[in-house]
Amino acid sequence: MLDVKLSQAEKLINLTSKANDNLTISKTKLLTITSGKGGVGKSTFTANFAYILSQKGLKVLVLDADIGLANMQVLFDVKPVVTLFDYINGHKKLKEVIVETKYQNLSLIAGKSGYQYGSNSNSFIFSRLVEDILELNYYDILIVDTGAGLNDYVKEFLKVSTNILAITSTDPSALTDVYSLIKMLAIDKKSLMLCFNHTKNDLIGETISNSLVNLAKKNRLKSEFVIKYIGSVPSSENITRAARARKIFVNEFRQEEAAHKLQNIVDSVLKNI
Ligand SMILES: Nc1ncnc2c1ncn2[C@@H]1O[C@H](COP(=O)(O)OP(=O)(O)OP(=O)(O)O)[C@@H](O)[C@H]1O
Repeated sequence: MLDVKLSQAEKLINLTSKANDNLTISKTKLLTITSGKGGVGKSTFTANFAYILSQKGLKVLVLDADIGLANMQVLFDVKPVVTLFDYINGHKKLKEVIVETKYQNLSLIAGKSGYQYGSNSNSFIFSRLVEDILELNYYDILIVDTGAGLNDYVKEFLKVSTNILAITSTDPSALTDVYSLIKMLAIDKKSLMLCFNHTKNDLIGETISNSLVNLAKKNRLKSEFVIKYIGSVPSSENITRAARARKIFVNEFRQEEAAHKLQNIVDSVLKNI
């Protein structure tokens, strides 16, 4: 019995350290984008973020791990017939579930809504998937869109990620959820990049970010843990309009303030990963 337990623990350590090792040996950088609360604009942010990176000539792969509401295919206007679960279930090879979008340098592994984590929760399927993508050593950046909340599969992605970006609105309930994320990450991560959506101006995001830093200090979270304020995106009707038309906002409305803010956010993130 003890032997079995030990071997399971060893398996976890090996898998985690293997994934972490790959972060240094693979040319592919892993960026995990998450949010505490749902509906704050994470998927829209991720789609625009990925598009901007791809326009810089970087090869970008987006993994839609928003199991509750996989909608990246809608934002990129692709109709994939395969999803990440065809790979996880062994029905398809990894390269067969990677679909090209209409945008150069931008590929997607589509998600699937309604997955039940329970049956596979001890088999580290998601960290293995990330590891396999890193081993391809083909993409410059892998962006994982985790879905909202802090359930087991979100935690699994966070566990293997050194570059984590949280996007939140400034609603009290969203900030409460983001603080829960900060508390969890402060235990064994070095930092969190923080972005705000639907803000009236940059100052609001920066002020709230400082308040979260102060709260973390007051609650004596690990002092080495760094919360990096990366930027804010204002509300824009054209963001919703573009998404409804299955188009990428920053491509359609290049001169809008929100598009400039998104560009600046990408530049800041690139300096931090
Ligand atoms: N800055 C913004 N200005 C205006 N509308 C926005 C902005 N960001 C996102 N939206 C709109 O808000 C809605 C929710 O966005 P989105 O689906 O990206 O959120 P989400 O956090 O990914 O949600 P979920 O967690 O439920 O998947 C969409 O209709 C989107 O077009």
